[in-house]
Amino acid sequence: NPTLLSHYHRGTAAAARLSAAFRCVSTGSLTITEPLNFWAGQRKPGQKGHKEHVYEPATGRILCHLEPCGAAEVNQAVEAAKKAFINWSKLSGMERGRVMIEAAHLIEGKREEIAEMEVVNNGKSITEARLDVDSARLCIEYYAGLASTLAGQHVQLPGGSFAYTCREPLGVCAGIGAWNYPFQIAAWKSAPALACGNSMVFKPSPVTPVTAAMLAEIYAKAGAPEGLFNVVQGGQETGSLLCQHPDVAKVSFTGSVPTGRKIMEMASKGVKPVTLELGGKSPLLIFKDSDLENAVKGALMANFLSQGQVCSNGTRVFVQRDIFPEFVSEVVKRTQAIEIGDPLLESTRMGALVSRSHLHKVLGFVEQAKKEGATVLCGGEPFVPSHPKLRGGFYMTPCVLGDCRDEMTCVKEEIFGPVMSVLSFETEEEVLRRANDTTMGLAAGVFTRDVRRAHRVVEQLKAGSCFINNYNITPVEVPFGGFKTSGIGRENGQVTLEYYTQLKTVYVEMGDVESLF
Ligand SMILES: NC(=O)C1=CN([C@@H]2O[C@H](COP(=O)(O)OP(=O)(O)OC[C@H]3O[C@@H](n4cnc5c(N)ncnc54)[C@H](O)[C@@H]3O)[C@@H](O)[C@H]2O)C=CC1
Ligand SMILES: C[N+](C)(C)CCCC(=O)O
Repeated sequence: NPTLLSHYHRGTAAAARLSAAFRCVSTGSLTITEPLNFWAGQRKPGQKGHKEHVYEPATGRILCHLEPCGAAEVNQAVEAAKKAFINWSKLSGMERGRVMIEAAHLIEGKREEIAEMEVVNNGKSITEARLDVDSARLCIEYYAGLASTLAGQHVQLPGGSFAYTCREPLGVCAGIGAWNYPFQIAAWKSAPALACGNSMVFKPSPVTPVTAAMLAEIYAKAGAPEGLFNVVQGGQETGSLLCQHPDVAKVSFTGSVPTGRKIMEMASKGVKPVTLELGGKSPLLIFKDSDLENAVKGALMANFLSQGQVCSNGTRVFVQRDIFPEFVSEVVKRTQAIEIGDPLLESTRMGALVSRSHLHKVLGFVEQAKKEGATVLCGGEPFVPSHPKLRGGFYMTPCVLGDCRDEMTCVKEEIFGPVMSVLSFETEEEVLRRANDTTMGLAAGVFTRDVRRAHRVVEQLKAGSCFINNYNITPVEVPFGGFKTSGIGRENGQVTLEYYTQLKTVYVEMGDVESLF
C-alpha cells in the first residue's frame, strides 16, 4: 500500500523500487558465523566458553550464537573508544561530518542486505525493515550536517571583559538498545554522539545482536578511526558493566521502564547523564468530525507496525461515541485483512513477534483481557502459516479488543504486541482526563478536522511526542521522547546535540584583578 508507506516515511518509494532488485536471502536459509562483537576496528569473540542462542523469529530455528562480553571484553571496547576519542574529538565538525556522510552512502548501498538481516533476526516485514534502514541513514546524514553547527555564545561584560561558551563532547558514550528497531536504534544513538565528537560502545539486545555489528563495519569502512563505534554483545550483565564503567561518560538507553530505572540508578553513582527512551501506553483520540478514512489508517499505524512492538504505539484508541460503531467495524475489517506470514515476502504486512516467550506474554495479555470482560473483536490467537518452514515461527493474528474499561490490564499496561484496545468517549474534557490518566507519556495522537480543537487538545496532552491527524511519524529532524516515566532527554532533532555535549564557559579578563584581599 503506497499511501501507507509514504505516510510512514516520505520520499523513499523510489529507493524501495531500486533496491528490491537485489534480493538474495530467503527465510530459513541464512547462517551467520562471524563473531558479533566489534571493537578496535574488528569483529571479536566474546567470553570463552559462553554461548547463547539467537533465533530467526519467522521460523523459530537457531540463527547463530552470541558470545557475551564480560568485564575483560567490555574494558577492551571502552579502551578502544577512549583512544578513538582523542583524535576524533579534535576534528572539526565538517571533518567528522564527512566520515558520517560516507557511512550514510554505504548504508544506502547496502540497504537491502541490512534490511534482510534485520528481518531474519527480528521477524518484522521487509517493507518495514527497509524503512528502518532509511531512518538510520537519514539520521546519520542529518547529524553529519549538524556536526559543523556546534557553536557557543559570546557575552559582553563590563570593562571590555567578556565570556564565551563552547560545547564539548562528553567522551565515551554507552548506547544500550532494544530488540524492536535494532539497526535504527544503533544509528539514532551513534549519529548524534559521533557528530558531537564522542565515541561509543553500543550494546544491542541479546535477542537481536546482528545488525549493530554491520553498522560498526560500515562506520569503519567510511573512515572512522578504529574504536570510534564499538559493539559489545550480552544482556543485563554486560549492560551493567558498561553503565558502571568509570570511563563511560554517558548512557543512552532504549527499553522498558523497569530497566530504565536500573540504568539511571547505576549512572547516578558516577553522576553520569542519561537519555532514556522508555515504554508507553499512549492514547489516540478520534473525534467524530475526523476524516474517518485517515483516522482508521492512523489507528492501524498506531498499533501494528513491527507486530505492535513499538514504544510509541497508540494502544488506547478513544473514539467519540457517534462514530464508534462505524469506526470499529472498519478497523476490524482492515485488521483482519493484514497479511501475516513470511516477513521476507513483499506482500507480507505482519511478520513474527521477536521470540516465543514474548509471543506467549502478548497472548497472555489477550487472555487476561477476556477474563476482565473485554471482547475480542478479531485476532489475538497464535497463527501458524501454511508453509512448513514457517511452522515454528512466533506469529499471532493482530487483535482488536472491544468493551474495554479504563481499569483493565489491557488498557493500563504496555503489551508490546499487536493488540489495540478501543474505548468510547462523549466529551473532550472527559477524554483528556482519561487519556492523561497514566504514569507514562511517550506519545499521543488526535484526529479531528477542527484546527482549534486539535491544538487545544494537544496542548493538554501529557506526552512528549504528539501527532495531529497522523501517528508514529518520526522524521529525524524532530525530537522524539517522553514525559513522565516514559523517559528523559530526546533523540533526533537539533536539541539532541545538547544531550551529547557539555557546556564550557570561559571568562576572559581584559583589565586587572580587583582583589578583595
Ligand atoms: N519501550 C520500548 O521501546 C521497549 C519496551 N520493551 C518492553 O520490555 C519488555 C522486556 O523486554 P527486554 O528486551 O527484556 O527489555 P529491557 O528493557 O529489559 O532491555 C533493553 C536493553 O537493556 C538491556 N538490559 C537489561 N537489563 C539491564 C541492566 N540491568 N543493565 C543494563 N542493561 C540492561 C537489555 O539487554 C537490552 O539491551 C518487553 O516485553 C516490552 O514490554 C522492550 C523493548 C523496547
Ligand atoms: C519509527 N517508529 C516511529 C515506528 C518507532 C520509533 C521508536 C521506537 O524505536 O520504537
